[in-house]
Amino acid sequence: MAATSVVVLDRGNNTTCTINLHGATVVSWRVNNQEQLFVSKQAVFDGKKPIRGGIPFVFPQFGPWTFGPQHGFARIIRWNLEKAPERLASGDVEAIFSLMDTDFTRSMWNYSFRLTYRLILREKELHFNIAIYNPSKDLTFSFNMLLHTYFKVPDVRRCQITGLHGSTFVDKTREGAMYQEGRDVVTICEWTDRIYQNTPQEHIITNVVSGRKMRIQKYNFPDTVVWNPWIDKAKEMSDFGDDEYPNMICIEAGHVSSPVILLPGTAFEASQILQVM
Ligand SMILES: O=P(O)(O)OC[C@H]1O[C@@H](O)[C@H](O)[C@@H](O)[C@@H]1O
Repeated sequence: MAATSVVVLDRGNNTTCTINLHGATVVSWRVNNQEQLFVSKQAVFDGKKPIRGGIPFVFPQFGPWTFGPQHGFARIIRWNLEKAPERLASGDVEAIFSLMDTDFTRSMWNYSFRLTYRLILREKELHFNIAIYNPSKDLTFSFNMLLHTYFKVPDVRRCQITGLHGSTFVDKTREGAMYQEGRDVVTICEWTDRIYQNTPQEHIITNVVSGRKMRIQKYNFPDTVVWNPWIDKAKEMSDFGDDEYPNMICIEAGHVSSPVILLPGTAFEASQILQVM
């Protein structure tokens, strides 16, 4: 069996979305044949390493983890295809992926859970609906969750990100010091790794592919992580080309600065919409 395998949503007009079951990682989103997501030329598809690019699913931990790998296990295990791609009456195409606890996940995080991840491909939009359920009768668990979106851009130095003004952020490039964003729009011209907290539901990124804008809308994802490794950190990553950093920007909708606490028998839902403007 192949180390990884993919599922394709095809809306017609060269508008497609490809999901690798390894991590339910969205590895391509084409709108009228124009790729919107960055995947490194050095990305490894061995069914073990996280895929460097696209949209890895971060759960149940964001960042380094005492009990398992950085950014949790969801991005390094094979998800189930719960519902194969199906055309809806609107012409949009939907598929559903799921993940449940196994011996492997319980060896790091000893809880039962059920995650469902529904993707809907529209003409110029990609919708993500996430639900996690705690089936336990008595155990509460807590977790982080984040969509680690790598947008493809011609030159990251020309991108502007709206919706961050006034937000407090943790700067991971400065030992986690906290600051408040004073800029109306954020631009990137160096190694950047920030967790913006309690951000608004919408961000717009300018100058993505074809000089267009990308709108991000998020619900129940209070945080926005902004990351670009720049020159030196790019060189330290074996699965990322030394010269690729100008061509990507990670704007990540997450619930990471505080955990989600899920009581027995309850569910948590979050969603994101990406729209090419
Ligand atoms: O190399 P990884 O594990 O995919 O992580 C990439 C980056 O992901 C970002 O979300 C983190 O804020 C960064 O600190 C991290 O370097």
